[in-house]
Amino acid sequence: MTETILIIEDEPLLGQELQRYYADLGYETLWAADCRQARTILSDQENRPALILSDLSLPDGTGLDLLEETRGNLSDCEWVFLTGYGEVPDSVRALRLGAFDFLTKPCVQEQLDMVVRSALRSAQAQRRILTDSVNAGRRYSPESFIGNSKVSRQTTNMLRQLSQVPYSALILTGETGTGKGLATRILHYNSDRAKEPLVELNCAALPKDLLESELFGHEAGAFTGAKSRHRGLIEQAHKGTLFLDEIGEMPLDLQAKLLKVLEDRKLRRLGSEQELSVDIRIIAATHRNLQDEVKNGHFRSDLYYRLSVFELRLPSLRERLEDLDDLVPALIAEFNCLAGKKVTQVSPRAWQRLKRYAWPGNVRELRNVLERSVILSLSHQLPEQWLPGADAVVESGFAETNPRTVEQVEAPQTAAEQSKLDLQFPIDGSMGLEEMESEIVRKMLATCNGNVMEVARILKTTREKIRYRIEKYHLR
Ligand SMILES: Nc1ncnc2c1ncn2[C@@H]1O[C@H](COP(=O)(O)OP(=O)(O)OP(=O)(O)O)[C@@H](O)[C@H]1O
Repeated sequence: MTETILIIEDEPLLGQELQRYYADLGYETLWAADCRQARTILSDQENRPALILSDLSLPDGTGLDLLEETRGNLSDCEWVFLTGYGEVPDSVRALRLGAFDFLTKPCVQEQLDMVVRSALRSAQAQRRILTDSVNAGRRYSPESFIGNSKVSRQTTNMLRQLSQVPYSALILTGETGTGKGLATRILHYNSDRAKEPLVELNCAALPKDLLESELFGHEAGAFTGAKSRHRGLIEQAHKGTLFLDEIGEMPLDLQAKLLKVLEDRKLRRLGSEQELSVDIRIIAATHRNLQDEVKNGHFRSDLYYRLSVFELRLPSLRERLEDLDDLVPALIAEFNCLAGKKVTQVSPRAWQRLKRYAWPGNVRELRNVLERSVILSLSHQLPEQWLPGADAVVESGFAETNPRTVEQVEAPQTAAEQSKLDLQFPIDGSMGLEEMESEIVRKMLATCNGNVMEVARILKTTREKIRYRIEKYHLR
């Protein structure tokens, strides 16, 4: 999609030159010579600019007043000020009002181009978040947490109640696949913040430095590679909700920085002197017991108490196997629709297998099993061969996972290491991808006598990635 840039500039030569320049680069461009014309253009809902490149002093007002007046309606648009009269108080006010950047004329074309590109990227990201919000808002009512067991009804009631109250933070606990992400969406899209962004970050997915700049944002030049300004996820979640998945994996020093943001409601991007006000609700999820993590020093107690205004535990599927009565038909209907299938019958034997399995991967695992079964179905009957095997079923309904099938993972042979690593993983849902990865790195380190360089070479990755995994999985 071609992005639109609005240029607000009272100097006709410069205005037209900028318009021509960005039109040649492939953007839609609009030009307003004063605030009045700019207001007319901005009131057109059909042709909303993604970027406004504005002079500060205009014949009938200032660009800053225009920004203040319109910013409520233009949350997916970035402002860059380009002024010959730039003074510190103006730039401070511009940034406080949420402008993306403030450049003083004359400014080098490459610098302007770089700022324009990053501002457009930022506007696109915000637009995506807002579009997702509108679509998702229709889907996530408290009832989308399916299940009629006592414990599920309690959970749905709790989600309904929490959606009505203005809390600042909440912790969701529960095993993988129990619906912590789903609960977050329900909480956000049924709250008074529903029209604002829901921004998600998995704290286990990024190495520390990247996590810090993703969360807090950075200024151009804040570190090697920081070419231009970047709004962090905390800033992007302003007025909305920030979902921090796997919060237990966040390094301790970032925990301290996050706590400061929560307490002061102020944020400083990396490399910036400027503090920005932020208003966010945090929903933090973890599969760990955070109280234990606090006791053993892996999680800051002050952050734990700040976040645990409410704590909601999502039950495992094996605690509520009767929910299969509702979950299975709902999921089969969903996959019928997606795959154009017509599965309408589940045989008593298939039900028995579904109900006697322990579901270590919870609803996510159930979804995967049913998706596979529906896609591969050849009749109205749910096929049985892809349902959990009898040997992974225990009478009590609790896991005692005998590997159903095993997959052989071989490390490549090298001159340094002639012996094959004999790694076998159960693929019955009892072992997650992360555990497998941790096991591979642990065994490789043992085989290579702790030589990280050698491990990285054999696994065709970088030393940093191996070091990151050593930290992440506590493999020292
Ligand atoms: N009660 C439920 N009703 C309907 N769908 C559910 C329910 N619980 C979970 N799901 C679905 O199962 C899948 C996994 O859930 P989700 O990603 O929310 O789990 P999670 O607890 O956040 O997992 P992880 O800790 O691994 O991130 C999603 O597609 C979610 O919509």
